[in-house]
Amino acid sequence: MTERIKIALTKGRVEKQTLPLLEVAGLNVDPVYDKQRRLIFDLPDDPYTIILAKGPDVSTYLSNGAVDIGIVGSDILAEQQDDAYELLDLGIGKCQFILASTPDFNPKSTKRKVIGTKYPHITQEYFAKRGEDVEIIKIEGSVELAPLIGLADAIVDITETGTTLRENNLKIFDYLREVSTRVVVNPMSLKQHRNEIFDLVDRLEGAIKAKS
Ligand SMILES: Nc1ncnc2c1ncn2[C@@H]1O[C@H](COP(=O)(O)OP(=O)(O)OP(=O)(O)O)[C@@H](O)[C@H]1O
Ligand SMILES: O=P(O)(O)OC[C@H]1O[C@H](OP(=O)(O)OP(=O)(O)O)[C@H](O)[C@@H]1O
Repeated sequence: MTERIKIALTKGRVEKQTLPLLEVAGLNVDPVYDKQRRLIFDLPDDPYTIILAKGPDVSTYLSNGAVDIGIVGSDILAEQQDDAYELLDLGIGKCQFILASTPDFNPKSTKRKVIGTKYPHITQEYFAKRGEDVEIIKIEGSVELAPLIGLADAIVDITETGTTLRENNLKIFDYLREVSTRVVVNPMSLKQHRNEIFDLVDRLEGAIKAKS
């Protein structure tokens, strides 16, 4: 029997947008749709096993060789400084990194700024490029709260529709970089399972074309 290829798929938003693409690629992902609280799914008609995990863990499983393929946001790959080999940009989960704050924030102020973010590395890199030393406070979610409740002068976060910023009266002061969902592979797996992995990539490329 062929060995199964393990695919770590980021659960939540990425999972919701990736499953339809996998279906168009011809994979039977019904078991994942019917998941309830299960986390591991052997696909019935193909040699792939889907594993649902949090984004930062997808990266960890991949770099430790626990899975062969990861489907994860480029925000997470950049934050973890992950050098996993990227095979494909799925063109979904699109959003942007921004610097935002209340309208009275002065980005040119020379006072040492306090920045709230889920992405300390990206934030550090951004300000370092501008020659600015800032204090970074790591926040786990609802990052928009930080400047509103006086925890930080500004935030570095991702935005898609802009609704969260707008509804909380926050303004964008700069755009850092674009984000989308990527298919990444463990280089060792690519050597061992080249055919199965490239077959999946070809099918996904076809699905992306069919959807556009
Ligand atoms: N507003 C957004 N629009 C589009 N893509 C997003 C947005 N927020 C996050 N993403 C992408 O989806 C990935 C997973 O985000 P998601 O919100 O599902 O998980 P999360 O941030 O860990 O939230 P939670 O803790 O609620 O599970 C992110 O790493 C990013 O690539
Ligand atoms: O521009 P929008 O379309 O409004 O999307 C932006 C929001 O989406 C993400 O949060 P998420 O929903 O992942 O929740 P979180 O705050 O718990 O991370 C991000 O951190 C913003 O808060």
